[in-house]
Amino acid sequence: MKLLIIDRDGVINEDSDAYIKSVEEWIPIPGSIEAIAQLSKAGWTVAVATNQSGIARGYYPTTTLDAMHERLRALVAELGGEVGLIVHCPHGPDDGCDCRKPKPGMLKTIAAHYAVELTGLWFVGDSKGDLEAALAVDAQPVLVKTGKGERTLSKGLPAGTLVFEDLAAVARALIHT
Ligand SMILES: O=P(O)(O)OC[C@@H](O)[C@H]1O[C@@H](OP(=O)(O)O)[C@@H](O)[C@@H](O)[C@@H]1O
Ligand SMILES: [Mg+2]
Ligand SMILES: [Zn+2]
Repeated sequence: MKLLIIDRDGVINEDSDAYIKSVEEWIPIPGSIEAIAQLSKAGWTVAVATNQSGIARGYYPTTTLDAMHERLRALVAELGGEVGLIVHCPHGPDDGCDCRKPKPGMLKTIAAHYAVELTGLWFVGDSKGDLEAALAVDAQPVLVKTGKGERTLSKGLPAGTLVFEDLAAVARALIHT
């Protein structure tokens, strides 16, 4: 099975240090919706693993997060593609959960859902925690330079991390290999 797991904020949509608190603030990064649709139509399943501590912090309710993800699904469907399982961690940094990246709990949940192994599976993110979550389960860390990606890059990357300009470049690499 061709499964790609991606981070949300900074990979699919623009990120903000003030959190993405509403559907109106949820703005796709140019090319990302198209990339997901093209991957989907090429036989890839694209799943999402996203930290959403803004819920624990009381910045927005789960219903708003669900509305953002309905929007994502609708935009990809308009292009003939579909989005796979979306898993989010609603907890805060001090909640000690198993799902908040850099812990790999969400990656494990997605892998179990699709009954696939995580070894070597690409996980695309923009933050150091994304890369560390991938490494924790022997998946392939992939950094995009969108969102916080340039900031993450400037601090040095784990050995073996693949780097792409954006999700569209990741899609091109996967579809044409
Ligand atoms: O990139 P993903 O995992 O999809 O989502 C990241 C968001 O949950 C937010 O994560 C926060 O980190 P803290 O949760 O406050 O450490 C900050 O980095 C925000 O800028 C960011 O919007
Ligand atoms: Mg991110
Ligand atoms: Zn969690």
